[in-house]
Amino acid sequence: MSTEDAHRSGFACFVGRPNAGKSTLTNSLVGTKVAITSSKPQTTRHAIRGILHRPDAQLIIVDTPGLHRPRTLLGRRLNDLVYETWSEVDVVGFCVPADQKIGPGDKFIVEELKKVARHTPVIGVITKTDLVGKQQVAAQLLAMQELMDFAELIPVSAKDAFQIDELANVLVGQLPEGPQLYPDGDITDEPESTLIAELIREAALEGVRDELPHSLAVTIEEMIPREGREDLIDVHAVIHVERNSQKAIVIGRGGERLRNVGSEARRQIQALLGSKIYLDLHVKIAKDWQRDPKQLGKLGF
Ligand SMILES: Nc1nc2c(ncn2[C@@H]2O[C@H](COP(=O)(O)OP(=O)(O)OP(=O)(O)O)[C@@H](O)[C@H]2O)c(=O)[nH]1
Repeated sequence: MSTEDAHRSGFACFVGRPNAGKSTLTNSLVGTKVAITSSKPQTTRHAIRGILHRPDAQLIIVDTPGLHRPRTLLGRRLNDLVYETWSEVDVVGFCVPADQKIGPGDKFIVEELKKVARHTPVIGVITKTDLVGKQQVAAQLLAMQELMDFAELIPVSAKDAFQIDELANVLVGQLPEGPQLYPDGDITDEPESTLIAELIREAALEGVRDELPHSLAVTIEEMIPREGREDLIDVHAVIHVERNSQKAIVIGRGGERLRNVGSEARRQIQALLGSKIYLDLHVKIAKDWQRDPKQLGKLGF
């Protein structure tokens, strides 16, 4: 196999100030909406945002922890974890929106990126080009060029799908040769939500296991990052019981027990995800769910 034909695989991350369009760009590259990521890759400790599968390459886009809080960026030095992520990936995409002036937040990131660029290629990505005219895109390209020496500079629009394939090519071009690291198909949040449901079930059974032998199931209804807050994930879960008396046990007097279950489960889930979560817990009666095939299916059994 010649070098050009070789399969490439590796990791990328997008950095940039809040609202630069990083999540939207990731979704657009991956082609499906990735609400939350799941499995942690073997080779890094970072959460996967999405995986771009191509016949010739696999590009794994990972999260950059802590980068979304402006206070972290502007107020203090970047924490070690962020710097580590940037150093561990194969390519970094620095996103700057076309419709906004390059500001102190961007410059702060650039100073850190210059250090990273010594060993990892940094691509300058001008996002949201659909919001401005050609001239402003050109002006932004020039302004970016003055910031630092990017491996490549590329304007894109996730909204118009403008140059998204081109960006994929540019990113893939920076990956080392290597085999497919993950199976085909979209990464779903299945394994992770199963784990989370199990943590909630454990917490709900704590201390009352004998009173609620097997009558308790937990489903995760939704798990999505809070709008505009990449550091917070909303988890909506339902605890299913069979009878009213069981519901009363789970909820406890004045709802106290359920609150404790919630805070214990939340503590564990946060440790699992490495992210802050808001846990919304509801208790529902699914009458005799253990004997009802339709209910069983709905509850994932
Ligand atoms: N017009 C236009 N809007 C976009 C585009 N990409 C993203 N946006 C919008 O810009 C806003 C921010 O996009 P996100 O993808 O959430 O930005 P982000 O960089 O992930 O933001 P943080 O999570 O806060 O760091 C959203 O309202 C998007 O809809 C684009 O290509 N064109």
